[in-house]
Amino acid sequence: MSDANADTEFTIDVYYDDDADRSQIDDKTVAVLGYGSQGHAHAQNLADSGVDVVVGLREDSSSRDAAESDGLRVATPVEAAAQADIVSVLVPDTVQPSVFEDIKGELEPGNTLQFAHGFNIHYNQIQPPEDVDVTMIAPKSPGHLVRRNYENGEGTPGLLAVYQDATGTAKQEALAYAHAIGCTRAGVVETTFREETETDLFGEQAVLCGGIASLIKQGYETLVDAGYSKEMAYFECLNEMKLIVDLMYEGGLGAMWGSVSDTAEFGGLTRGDRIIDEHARANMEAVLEEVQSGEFAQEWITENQANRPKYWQLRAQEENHEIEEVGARLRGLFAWAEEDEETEDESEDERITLSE
Ligand SMILES: NC(=O)C1=CN([C@@H]2O[C@H](COP(=O)(O)OP(=O)(O)OC[C@H]3O[C@@H](n4cnc5c(N)ncnc54)[C@H](OP(=O)(O)O)[C@@H]3O)[C@@H](O)[C@H]2O)C=CC1
Ligand SMILES: CC[C@](O)(C(C)=O)C(=O)O
Ligand SMILES: [Mg+2]
Ligand SMILES: [Mg+2]
Repeated sequence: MSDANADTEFTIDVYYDDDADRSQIDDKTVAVLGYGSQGHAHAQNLADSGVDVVVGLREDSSSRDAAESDGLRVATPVEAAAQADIVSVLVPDTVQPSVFEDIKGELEPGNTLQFAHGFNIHYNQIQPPEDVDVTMIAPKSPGHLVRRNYENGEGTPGLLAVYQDATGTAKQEALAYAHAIGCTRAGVVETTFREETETDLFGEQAVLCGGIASLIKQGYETLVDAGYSKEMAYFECLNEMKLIVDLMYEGGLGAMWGSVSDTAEFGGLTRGDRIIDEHARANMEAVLEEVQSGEFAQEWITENQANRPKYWQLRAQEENHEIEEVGARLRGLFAWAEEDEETEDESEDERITLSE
């Protein structure tokens, strides 16, 4: 274990491969409920690590063929839970409470309920029996990368939390699980169900998914409305985003500022905070408050009870945004991009003369 912030005022515990005791999981059976983004990655990584895995899916599940052709044993969620020491709940957050109601009769004292996100425990949608361990290993990544990294011999950073420790070995078993899915190769940070849930929801709403999608669309629309071509707007505001974020991923903001031109650096440093200004900050604080108070969780639960009317409407609106059509067309053309290099630039001279 390393203390990642030894010279700062707070500390976090980071666990690596050497901190995990695989005997905590090697003779156990893990039921992975769901075979979607996280489920397929956990199930295959656990199996490839030598752990006995059974995948729990509905009789008519569209994921059954995939799990079976990946060489995994498949049963219904109830049958899988009945065989398991550890039940890893990797169906969508919104269906976890009803799946839990189905399988809870199969949990024996000393078994483990394992999650990859704390939503249903934190917001009290699942009330586990007191005699089971309740833990979380949450890879901080989409599931498909959890699998790809494992296959490449690399790891995916993850979070570990213990909500209930009935056996006294909940944390050690969770670390062994993290080892078997490859997370301790990269590092596992200890947190709580509350902190994971609230930071994860805030991050995906305000920054990672919601914030960035709105930033891209507003930038695109600003350029197109000002008369620039849709293709230029797409390249500038969406396509190049990945290249810039890759630099931040590799070396923080400094690597990005160090790689872009001084002109971009000065323009960005003087203009960025005008875009994401104190109003955006106030909106972020309001979004965080909705997460902390449970208002967002209640809205999402109610939305699901009503069969997601707002969700489907917003999803259709997003799919029909012009940037999606432009992007699909341009991505299809990338392979032919070299042909365009010979094209003469016949555009008018539109340079702007600056006053002294
Ligand atoms: N997506 C991600 O990368 C991340 C997800 N998480 C967390 O991981 C958990 C799983 O999320 P995610 O992987 O996105 O889930 P998915 O939406 O990818 O899960 C789909 C799987 O769940 C099955 N499923 C759906 N409904 C039911 C049901 N009623 N009964 C049984 N099986 C069902 C589906 O099978 P079927 O064919 O039967 O519908 C399918 O196999 C969540 O807690 C999420 O917050 C955490 C970190 C990142
Ligand atoms: C960023 C979205 C995420 O939280 C994730 C992949 O970590 C999710 O819920 O899918
Ligand atoms: Mg997340
Ligand atoms: Mg999330």
